[in-house]
Amino acid sequence: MGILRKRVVVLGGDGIGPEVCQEGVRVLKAVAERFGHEFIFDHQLMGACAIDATGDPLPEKTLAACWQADAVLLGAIGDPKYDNNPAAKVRPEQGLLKLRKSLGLYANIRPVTAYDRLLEHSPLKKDRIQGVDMLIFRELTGGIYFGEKGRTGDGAAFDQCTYTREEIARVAHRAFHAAENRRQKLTLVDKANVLETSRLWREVVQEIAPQYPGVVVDYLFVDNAAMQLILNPRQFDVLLTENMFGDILSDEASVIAGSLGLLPSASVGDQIALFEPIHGSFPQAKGKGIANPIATILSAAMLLEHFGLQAEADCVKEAVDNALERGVLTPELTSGVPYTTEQVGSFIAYGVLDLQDCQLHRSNIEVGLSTII
Ligand SMILES: NC(=O)C1=CN([C@@H]2O[C@H](COP(=O)(O)OP(=O)(O)OC[C@H]3O[C@@H](n4cnc5c(N)ncnc54)[C@H](O)[C@@H]3O)[C@@H](O)[C@H]2O)C=CC1
Ligand SMILES: CC(C)CC(=O)C(=O)O
Ligand SMILES: [Mg+2]
Repeated sequence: MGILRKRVVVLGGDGIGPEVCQEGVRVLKAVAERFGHEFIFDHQLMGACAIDATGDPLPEKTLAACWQADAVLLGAIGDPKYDNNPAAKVRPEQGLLKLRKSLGLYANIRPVTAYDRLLEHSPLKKDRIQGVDMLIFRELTGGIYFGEKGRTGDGAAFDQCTYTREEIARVAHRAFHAAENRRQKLTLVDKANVLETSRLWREVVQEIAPQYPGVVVDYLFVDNAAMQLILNPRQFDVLLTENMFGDILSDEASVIAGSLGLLPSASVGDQIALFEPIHGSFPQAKGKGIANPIATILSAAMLLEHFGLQAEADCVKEAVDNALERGVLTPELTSGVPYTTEQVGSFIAYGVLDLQDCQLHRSNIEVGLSTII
């Protein structure tokens, strides 16, 4: 792969979003420096910060910039002033959902890995989680999050869940394709014993399955799947599911890795792709330097893979592994003296630049912040 020039829109968002994004960008800048690429970063508003500035959680200017970009890197959105006010009509999450829908990002891919160095840290037993390596395919632009919602005259509320065959088929094809290139197993998670939409999911997946003869398909109801994920997570290779189930199960699966701050994701459609940690804006941590930036940095690695830069992505992943191995960890992952968000990001950026020798000293990391990247 030759030298690339790419435009990346950065949506820091709210809470810890801008802090973790800064580290994702730092690592991408290190990649550009090491491999000679040019990445142009265009920072735009989305979420509560956009409501504050413009009244709109997804301003037209932001959406237009995303369409102009080669990829989007997102931190997280959300603010307690909306979470704690159910009557608010304009909400940060509307911006995120509209962005996903507008950009056609129908497949959200969430890898879940058990890192050897962190096995002891997970509350789950080591012998259950060692070797876990699964991909969750979450449908991202349909289902109950996008259905008609409202209040009835008698004060009740409703949220409608709808799926079309096409919405199911396009994400299912991507999941089957991924399974073909992995351990050739696909598990569809649904609630087909109760929900009509889930029965449609099974129907469509059963129709598609013969096109992927090497892939073994099995089916789990979501309640059982929630249990199996912590009882025997190694059984999963590719897990395919609808929007809300995927949202919930992937947060649960992060306990296998050891922290929600470790899980990255790619949201892809037929035109553009967006990369974001699976976590939210963790508002309690804003400005404290305690947020784990690794989920965002690994999302940046997925962005590099999307650009076809596999060696560069591998370099980032190796630098992340090295940080974990050497105990360069944010507070939720250590009982020792933790590193800050910036220090972890800088350590990983140093790793990318192959400047490992001067890394471990906190003072060097801090010097590096101002001098190297
Ligand atoms: N994609 C997005 O932008 C998302 C936004 N949200 C929004 O985020 C706000 C907060 O929601 P919560 O339910 O509290 O979820 P959250 O994901 O922000 O935080 C839940 C818990 O996970 C841990 N955590 C999350 N990120 C971490 C990180 N980088 N490093 C270390 N630990 C981390 C913390 O213990 C935290 O209390 C809400 O406004 C919600 O709507 C929630 C999920 C996704
Ligand atoms: C606004 C929510 C749907 C965001 C979320 O929880 C997620 O995408 O994981
Ligand atoms: Mg979520």
